Amino acid sequence: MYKRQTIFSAFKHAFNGLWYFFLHERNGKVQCLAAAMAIGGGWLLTISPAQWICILLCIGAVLSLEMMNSALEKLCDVVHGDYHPAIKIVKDIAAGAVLWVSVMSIAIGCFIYIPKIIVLCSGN
Ligand SMILES: Nc1ncnc2c1ncn2[C@@H]1O[C@H](COP(=O)(O)OP(=O)(O)OP(=O)(O)O)[C@@H](O)[C@H]1O
Repeated sequence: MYKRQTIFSAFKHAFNGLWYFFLHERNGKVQCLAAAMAIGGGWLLTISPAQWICILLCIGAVLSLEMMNSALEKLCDVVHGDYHPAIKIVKDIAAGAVLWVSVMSIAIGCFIYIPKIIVLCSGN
């Protein structure tokens, strides 16, 4: 039987998951780069604390949903390696969730960064 884990091993397993995601998943690398760009942009454009909270929440939401999507894909591949219409629906909905939160995050990013860029370009 599986032994109940300690707090320490729970963290270790969670960090293993993070490490695997950023190292082996293509989308993990792409979204990590996007997150770094958003943080760099926020720093360069000196966004307000409230705007930082919005940006960090968006980064957190996109990355964690993408992790759940990757985990679900792996599980689906183990449960049913061949084509199955139900697997298609599960994978498509999970991918749709990532797309949805990504589009919302891009919209929030535009609301925050574009006015700052306009002010910067107009020299005020
Ligand atoms: N076993 C399956 N049965 C039915 N459709 C599948 C199956 N595996 C994948 N698909 C279809 O192919 C799409 C891509 O699935 P795949 O597992 O290759 O994800 P992926 O390309 O690695 O996605 P991501 O870019 O999010 O990592 C799914 O959204 C689904 O429509």
